[in-house]
Amino acid sequence: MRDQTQTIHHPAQRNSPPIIEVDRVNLWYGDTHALKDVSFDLHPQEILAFIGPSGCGKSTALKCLNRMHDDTRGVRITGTIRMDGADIQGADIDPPLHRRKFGWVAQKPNPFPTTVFENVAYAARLHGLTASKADLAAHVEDCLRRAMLWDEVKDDLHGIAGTDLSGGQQQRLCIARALGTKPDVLLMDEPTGSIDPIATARIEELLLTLRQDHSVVIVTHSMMQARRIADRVAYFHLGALVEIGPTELMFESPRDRRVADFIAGKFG
Ligand SMILES: Nc1ncnc2c1ncn2[C@@H]1O[C@H](COP(=O)(O)OP(=O)(O)OP(=O)(O)O)[C@@H](O)[C@H]1O
Repeated sequence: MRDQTQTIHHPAQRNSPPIIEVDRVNLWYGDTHALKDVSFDLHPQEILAFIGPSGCGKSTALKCLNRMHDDTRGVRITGTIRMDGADIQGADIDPPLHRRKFGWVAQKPNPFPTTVFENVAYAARLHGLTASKADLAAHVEDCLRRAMLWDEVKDDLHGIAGTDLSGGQQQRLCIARALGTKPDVLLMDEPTGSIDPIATARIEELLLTLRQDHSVVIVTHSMMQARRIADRVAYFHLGALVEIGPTELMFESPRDRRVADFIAGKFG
């Protein structure tokens, strides 16, 4: 259970301007109306959790933020998403540059079949984010430290393959890799959905630390997880964002009956 101090000092309650504003977004996959008039904002240094029954649009909403739907055939989107005040669909936005502001972490750890060092160095090298070999090494170390993996891999960075690590370590490696582009926002689609409880606890601890420098949007099926780590929770139902609010409020006194029933485990 989070302490009072954390709740009181939550940044979204301090009127910090949002980094992302989503305004009446609708999305169709062909004839499937997957998002219906979805609006929410995301603040710096907050963890926002998306919860709701299967197929209600959580992953779809997550992918809108970094324009991951750009290459999916048959997708149509209306509404506006602004990041730092600029329309992310605007003519002046370079999609690859926009995407680089986000780190993506999937449910199943998916390290590259190469060394731990190369997994993390890849993006920085690709985008020329570091000036020298020493810079790159320092950047890789920083990402691995921030992903709480450094101590476990530092002795064999160039030997051990990412795919040889344990499941929990692989997921922390994927988080380190996601930090590689120096993103503002981390998007996580059930990041602990396929790892054990101890590894999950480490990742939750890690997310609470990363929140100091990043906004995090996490899709989770675990109500306990949302309660433990999220500053705010958004509840989706059949493509609509039904209710969003501070975590304690959402769990203790939701306004919408569907949220109360879902949290109580009556469906889902
Ligand atoms: N690429 C796609 N093409 C067609 N329909 C899709 C596609 N991706 C998702 N959908 C449909 O859009 C709706 C929302 O799916 P989405 O994956 O966003 O839900 P979700 O809440 O994340 O579900 P889950 O909790 O099961 O992961 C569902 O009806 C799904 O079948």
